[in-house]
Amino acid sequence: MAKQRSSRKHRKAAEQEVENDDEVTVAAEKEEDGEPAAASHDDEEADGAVEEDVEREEGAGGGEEEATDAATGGGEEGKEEEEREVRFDELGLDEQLKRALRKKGLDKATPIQREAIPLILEGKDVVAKAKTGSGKTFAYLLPMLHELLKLSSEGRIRKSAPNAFILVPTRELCQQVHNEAASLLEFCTSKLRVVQVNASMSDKDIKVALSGPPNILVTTPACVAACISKGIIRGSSIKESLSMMILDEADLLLSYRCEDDLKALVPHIPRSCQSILMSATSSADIEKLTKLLLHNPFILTLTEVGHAKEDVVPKNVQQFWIPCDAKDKMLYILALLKLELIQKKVLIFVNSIDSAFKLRLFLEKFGIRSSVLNAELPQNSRLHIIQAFNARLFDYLIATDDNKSKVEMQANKGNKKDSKVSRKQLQQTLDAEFGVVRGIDFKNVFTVVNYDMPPDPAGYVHRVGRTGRANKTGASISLVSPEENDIFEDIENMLKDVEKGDTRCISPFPLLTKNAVESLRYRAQDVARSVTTRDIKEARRQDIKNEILNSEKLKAHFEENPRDLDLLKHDKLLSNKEIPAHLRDVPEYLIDPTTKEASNAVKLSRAAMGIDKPRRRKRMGFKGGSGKTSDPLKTFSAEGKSRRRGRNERDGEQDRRKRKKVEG
Ligand SMILES: Nc1ncnc2c1ncn2[C@@H]1O[C@H](COP(=O)(O)OP(=O)(O)OP(=O)(O)O)[C@@H](O)[C@H]1O
Repeated sequence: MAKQRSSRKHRKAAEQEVENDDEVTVAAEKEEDGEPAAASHDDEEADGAVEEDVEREEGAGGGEEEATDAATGGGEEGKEEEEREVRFDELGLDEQLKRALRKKGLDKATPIQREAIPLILEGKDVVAKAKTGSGKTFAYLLPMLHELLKLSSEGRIRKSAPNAFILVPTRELCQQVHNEAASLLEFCTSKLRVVQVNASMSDKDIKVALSGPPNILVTTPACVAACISKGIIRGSSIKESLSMMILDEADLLLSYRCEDDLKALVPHIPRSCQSILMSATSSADIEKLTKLLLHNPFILTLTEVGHAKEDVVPKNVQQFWIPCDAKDKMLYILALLKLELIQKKVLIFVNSIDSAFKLRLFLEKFGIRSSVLNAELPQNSRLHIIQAFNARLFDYLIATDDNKSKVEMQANKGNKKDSKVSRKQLQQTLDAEFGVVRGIDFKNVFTVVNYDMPPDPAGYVHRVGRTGRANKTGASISLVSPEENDIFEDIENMLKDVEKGDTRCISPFPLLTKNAVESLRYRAQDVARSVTTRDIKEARRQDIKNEILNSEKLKAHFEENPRDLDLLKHDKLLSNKEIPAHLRDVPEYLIDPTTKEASNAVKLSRAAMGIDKPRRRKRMGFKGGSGKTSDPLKTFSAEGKSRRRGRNERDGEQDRRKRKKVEG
């Protein structure tokens, strides 16, 4: 497949040779158009090209296989090579980048990096699909920087507009990708400049950022479209300068209503521009975008590289579920956190901002501090909350999903007329470019809790993908109410389909007994009742107020002191009432011996993994190094040692059947 394609670099060279001669350029393009594999933004032609790829992907052996064979030389030899670990040094990258990677302590390429980097270096358009946390950012940043460093050393950088666009769906991602690129360039002697601009910036600030212009622009499709329509970036300059365009988290771009913005950009993209599309999940949107923006691309799917069965959710993430009534969810989460049955740091997903604050207030009454991340907060605060959580200044973060589904869900309620009003109102209060789940590289999150189930299986994959990043260990726990049974089944079916297995991928959570839950029921119910709608409204208002006040202070402060994290305590108490001792500490008599054992096992494993502070490790009897101990989630059974996993799974199944019957 790869061999059939004309290399973009050759076309680029040809274009450069004829660029001053319009007549010849037109002739050259016409000639190209006649080629079977020619690039074109014309829909019909693009359709044909993509269909060819899809067919190949679906044909015997699948496109992934072909993609991998082409990348590695093909056949059995190729497969052996796929399994070999590849060091960055072997990928033909610029010396400056190799040095930067060494300084960052990165040595071996991840599978997506190993496969995508050579293809991108060859100048091909690539659609790459690989699971969350698999290192997709460096998979495109490294070859992109390599190419720009090369152009720069040869004095061929064009300076009327940025040479590369990286388009991402959210502002949080703009910042994150910008930081990743800047951290690599920091170690390069050639001075390439990367900037990020987003819709929250004033036109003046955007103009200042884009003056020069920078070599790489990280932004959202909406922002780049606005820059073009306002004349901040001229379309003709893009045509002259742009040599690479990346669409990261491409599976999400269209759901952030970026289609029109991307369409507005298409006419300005030069034919020679190499385009790369990265995504964690497959969807019809990916195909749509591919047709819109890419030229006869190479499809690289890393879920099945080399025939190896690999999971859409990283293998290193253990997935669990707990069946419970919707009204008992606060009780269950209290039991998990208060009885220390799950490892910190914990990211808890809820489906609405009110639920997030209700949960925060509820947990706060038991002395468990958390912070809420949501679309209402100013952008600075959101960035700082993520930064503080990553720096382990607090352990529990409650996050609302991306606002799209919320806007949709809430706007669809009620009649049509009302829905228009509420959609407008919602969009005024919520930041349309907010997306906490998708693509954010939360550092060292051990447990992801689905307090509310996500609206669809792709949402589940993205949420759970916030743990187990870069091959670290992680766990996810989904609290599933009977009303959420259908979506839970959809998720399980999707996991089974993708992984082509028959076994269930999500096991019942083994460490929480009914006794443990019941021991906290009355306290939990009392406290839950005491959190009123008014409290929630007030807490929400107070939080925004605090964050807005902080936001400007934080911005100024961090410009001067980028490493100072003291101001970032986002888990401050919302209520000023003292927490009663009987709620802060669970009395010993309430904790049954099995739960105590489970909790100790979790603590022990935490200490052994080196997650705890040194003093605690010492207190628990560990000396130096990060020792290893067996994982309580694998070895412990709340029901006794002899009846472990099988029993639990059976119970889960029975439980579910029972509930189905009740529903039926
Ligand atoms: N070769 C490598 N070796 C070790 N760690 C790596 C390597 N490449 C990337 N990482 C780290 O892995 C983590 C996840 O990378 P990244 O954010 O690029 O994943 P992703 O595939 O884009 O995930 P998502 O789909 O969720 O956005 C980051 O913390 C990154 O620094």
